[in-house]
Amino acid sequence: MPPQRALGVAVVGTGKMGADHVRRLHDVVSGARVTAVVDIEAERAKTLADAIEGCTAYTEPAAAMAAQDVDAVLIASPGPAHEAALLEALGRDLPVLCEKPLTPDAASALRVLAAEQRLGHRRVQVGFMRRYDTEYMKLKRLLDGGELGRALMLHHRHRNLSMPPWFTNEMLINDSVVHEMDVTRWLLDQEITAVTVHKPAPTSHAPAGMNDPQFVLLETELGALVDVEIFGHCGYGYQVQAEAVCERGTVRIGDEHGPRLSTDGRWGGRITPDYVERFEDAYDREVQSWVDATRRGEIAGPSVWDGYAAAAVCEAGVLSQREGRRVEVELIERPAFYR
Ligand SMILES: NC(=O)C1=CN([C@@H]2O[C@H](COP(=O)(O)OP(=O)(O)OC[C@H]3O[C@@H](n4cnc5c(N)ncnc54)[C@H](O)[C@@H]3O)[C@@H](O)[C@H]2O)C=CC1
Ligand SMILES: O=C1[C@@H](O)[C@H](O)[C@@H](O)[C@H](O)[C@H]1O
Repeated sequence: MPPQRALGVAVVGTGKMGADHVRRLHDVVSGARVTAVVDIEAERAKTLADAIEGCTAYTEPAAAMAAQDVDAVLIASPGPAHEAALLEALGRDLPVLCEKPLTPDAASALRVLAAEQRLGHRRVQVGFMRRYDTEYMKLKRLLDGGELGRALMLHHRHRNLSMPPWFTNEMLINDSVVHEMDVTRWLLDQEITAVTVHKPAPTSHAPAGMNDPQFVLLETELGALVDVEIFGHCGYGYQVQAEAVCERGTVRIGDEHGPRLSTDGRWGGRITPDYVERFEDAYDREVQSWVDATRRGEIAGPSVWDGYAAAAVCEAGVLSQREGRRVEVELIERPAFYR
């Protein structure tokens, strides 16, 4: 692709996240244009394509990726559909930004890892957008700076107003806690070695059969202990918080809720309803950074190795959730390709 040309992006999957990324690529991000949208629901893709000049609607990811005006692919279909789209894009040597999770289990993530290594150069960035959130970036800088000493523990809280009706117990780990699996590895620069999932008595707002909330305990290779509260139906808003407990101090993020208002005998602020609003800046930064790196012929951000490592931790988490015991994480040795 000539460097002066805008990057032609095919967005695969045009549901909640895909449609938001189409808007972002069209209205917010510079250096890119949406040349193709793909959805198995033909009407959904057509409606989006009709609103963008030079954009074509497809129902098959392969057909979009074969188009002359497609230089790169943003995958925002559901997790189980990612592997096929990733392998298709890698087969065509196209750069990819793939929404999390890379894939829902370790075996499929390993197949993607093998395909990228066969290609001989990295092509995939995984959409772990919290790495692009201002507060998480500040926390990372503080931990890396060393003035607080070693991080001993992390406490994560991950609360959703409610979950879509098709959400399952496994998805609470694979689709939600996968973010904490990734930020924990990134913040501490360590692999996670074991997972234990505890299931307190569920809220009456959870659908029958769903254990909600859950409490996930992670152990890391250098002995840090990390807890994650995942609450899918907290009923009052979307809240993501983290606290690092270090040898010489603690750092807490996620308490900022914008302006604090005092009126009518009370004070307080607003809580965002969902991730689209809470992490808007992070998604913008993530997608801009992917477009910029791709136009320079480079790759940045979370790699397929990060996606695989998170998938392996999730797999251990789902087993622990089912069997009610501590499960050790099985990871292959990190290939030199990803160091
Ligand atoms: N980074 C983040 O904070 C978030 C990431 N996500 C991720 O984004 C992805 C999409 O999630 P949502 O937009 O919430 O789902 P959604 O269900 O709203 O949209 C998925 C879309 O993909 C389409 N689709 C299904 N199979 C397909 C295939 N094989 N090829 C093309 N299109 C296909 C569906 O028809 C639907 O329009 C998932 O990987 C999810 O985990 C979702 C929410 C937040
Ligand atoms: O990725 C996301 C969703 O898929 C998931 O359902 C939510 O729990 C997360 O907070 C959000 O960031």
